[in-house]
Amino acid sequence: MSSTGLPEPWTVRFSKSKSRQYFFNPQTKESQWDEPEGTDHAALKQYLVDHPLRVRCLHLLIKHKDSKRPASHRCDPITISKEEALEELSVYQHKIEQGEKFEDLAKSRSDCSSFKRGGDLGSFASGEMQPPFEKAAFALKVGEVSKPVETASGVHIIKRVA
Ligand SMILES: O=C(CCc1ccccc1)N[C@H](Cc1nc2ccccc2[nH]1)C(=O)O
Repeated sequence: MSSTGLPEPWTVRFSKSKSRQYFFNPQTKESQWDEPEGTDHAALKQYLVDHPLRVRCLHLLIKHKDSKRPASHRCDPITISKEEALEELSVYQHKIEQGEKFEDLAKSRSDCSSFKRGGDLGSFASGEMQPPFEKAAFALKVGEVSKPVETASGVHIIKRVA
């Protein structure tokens, strides 16, 4: 039995088209919706808590002049340096630590189009977001807020909500 609770060599994956998990056997290339015979259900449940297939996050993005798209609903073009963006992000980090609502801060300051929904990106699986963002998001527990994360888009604070 592997740490997944599944009989070797079965793995658990996420089907984006069906928006649900499925099980895949890399040896036989079989895939199925139901848990394979002999699955340790409690171990699989715990594994999925520690290794979520999808997460739902809010984020607050501050772009800078070297961002891949240095434009925003807030101001065009964006001229601040990465250092200035990180400086400003630390102000928001402090506000969040002081209990200000993440959604309100994202609505008022984020340079991502998700600002309209309080920074809500919805749910996403591995492979859908830029690697540094994905790495940070999947390392968060539900309710946790990240330290500053740098991507080609700019600098982010991420809050995992599911
Ligand atoms: O790519 C988008 C849209 C992201 C989004 C996903 C799902 C729902 C709503 C928005 N916006 C970019 C800024 C940006 N870069 C990102 C990189 C990782 C995660 C979120 C990001 N947002 C931009 O506006 O330049």
